[in-house]
Amino acid sequence: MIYNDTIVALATASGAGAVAIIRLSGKDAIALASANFKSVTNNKKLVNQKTHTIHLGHIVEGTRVIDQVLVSIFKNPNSYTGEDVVEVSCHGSVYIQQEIIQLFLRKGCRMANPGEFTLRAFLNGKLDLSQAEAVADLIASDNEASHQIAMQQMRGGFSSEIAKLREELLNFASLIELELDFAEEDVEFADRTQFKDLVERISFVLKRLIDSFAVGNVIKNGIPVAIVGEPNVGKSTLLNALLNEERAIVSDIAGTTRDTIEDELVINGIGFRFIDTAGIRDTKDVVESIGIKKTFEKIEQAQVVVYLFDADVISSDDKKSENIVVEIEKIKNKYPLKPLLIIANKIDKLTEDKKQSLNSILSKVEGSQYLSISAKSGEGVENLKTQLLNFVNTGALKNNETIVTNTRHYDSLLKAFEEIQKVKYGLETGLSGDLMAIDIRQALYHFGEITGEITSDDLLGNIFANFCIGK
Ligand SMILES: Nc1nc2c(c(=O)[nH]1)N(C=O)[C@@H](CNc1ccc(C(=O)N[C@@H](CCC(=O)O)C(=O)O)cc1)CN2
Ligand SMILES: Nc1nc2c(ncn2[C@@H]2O[C@H](COP(=O)(O)OP(=O)(O)OP(=O)(O)O)[C@@H](O)[C@H]2O)c(=O)[nH]1
Ligand SMILES: [Mg+2]
Repeated sequence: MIYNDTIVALATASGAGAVAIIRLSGKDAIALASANFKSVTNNKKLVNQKTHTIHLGHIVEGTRVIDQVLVSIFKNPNSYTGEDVVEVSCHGSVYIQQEIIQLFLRKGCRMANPGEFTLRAFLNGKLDLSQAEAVADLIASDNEASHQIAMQQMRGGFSSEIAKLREELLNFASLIELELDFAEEDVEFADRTQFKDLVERISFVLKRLIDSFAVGNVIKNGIPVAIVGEPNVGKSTLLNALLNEERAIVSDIAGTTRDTIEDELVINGIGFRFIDTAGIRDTKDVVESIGIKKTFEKIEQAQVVVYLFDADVISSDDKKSENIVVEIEKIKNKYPLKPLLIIANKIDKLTEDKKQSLNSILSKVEGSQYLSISAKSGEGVENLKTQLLNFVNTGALKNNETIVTNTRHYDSLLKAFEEIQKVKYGLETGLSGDLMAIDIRQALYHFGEITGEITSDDLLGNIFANFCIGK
């Protein structure tokens, strides 16, 4: 054990609840709890109880009884942190929570820093770094997809994949370095064909992990979808229909939405972040033009752009119908790589012949997906949700593959990939063993950064500072 002190913190959410858990970890945890606990069933001290047992009794200070509680004991190394751990489940009043924490602070505990329990678990080898980071992701997960990714990472799927590659690579590094000791004799301990295969395999896995970040990142933060179009076409009405609440102000005055409005919605376990924007038009209004400028920024940031137009207006006016085709082409040219979904809104207003002319207009917009909806009645909105899901590449998610969501991991993977490419090139060009060994060691270093074999106090400080207190 690295630490001499015993830490204490509330492990449950702050505020009143039915029950609250106060957690102690460190070498005096059991002794401190024992000295302030009276069992209801016997006189046995907590220090004499077995690990992973629960005891009903009272937390006392001298003759004063603070609360009736359940106390759980975990003896090192068999606990979450790997240290002696005690959990006190008390009645969930904020006053009781505070009294018990204060008591243990007076008796010599120290208030835990954010993430310190998990930091200790990491330092005691209970979790590797990427698993510890997954604990934070798990707590933050609010939909099926982000939950699944965090669980997978916490179980160690990602770590073991990286650790396995690292070990194989380490093996070869040792062999190549051994050759250097026998430089005069011109021997090859490391079979170059086998090594080439390994490097290929590592490249392939790294590439897949790196690519997965695009999916992972949007899943973690919600996939941003910008709803854009001219004023009054029904963008805000659509946002409200999607969210099923009156989130944005709707009116028949063009230019109602001036600032962007964002809200999240989970569709089939995937989080989306919908962004309602100010309608695009030429305007002299200063505030409105700022809003329109922001609309274009939001399009840049969006993963999917939903372009809305008023089907009723378009199908009743030839000039306007030509115009809309031009507008859509403009957006397409400006953002050629953005997935674009074109939507004809207000179809509840269309007569049969207008529906006909709408179809002929839409057929002029090439290579785009389009849908017809009524944001007001809700017709076609479910279909729109299905289309949005199709835009997201959820293949990796369904196949239970490892998905990288953490920027730190992504950075290390990119650097490892770069080094592996150098090794690959070295093998192809017959680079000398000593130079190749340097590149391999660099790649190993970046692998080690992910799982935490290689860390610094700064890095650990940064990672765990973002945890909540008590975790
Ligand atoms: N009350 C409570 N609930 C909790 C936690 C906790 O610490 N306390 N957890 C966390 O915050 C999670 C569970 N994580 C845990 C992980 C390991 C051990 C543990 O005692 N491990 C030992 C013994 C395993 C065994 O039973 O054999 C070990 O690893 O050696 C406990 C909790 C979620 N729920
Ligand atoms: N009949 C019908 N009216 C709609 C539909 N969608 C929106 N409207 C009406 O169109 C008008 C404009 O709707 P908004 O949602 O405010 O339009 P917007 O695109 O957000 O407009 P700006 O914020 O000004 O850019 C309102 O009077 C809505 O009630 C629809 O599907 N059918
Ligand atoms: Mg609006």
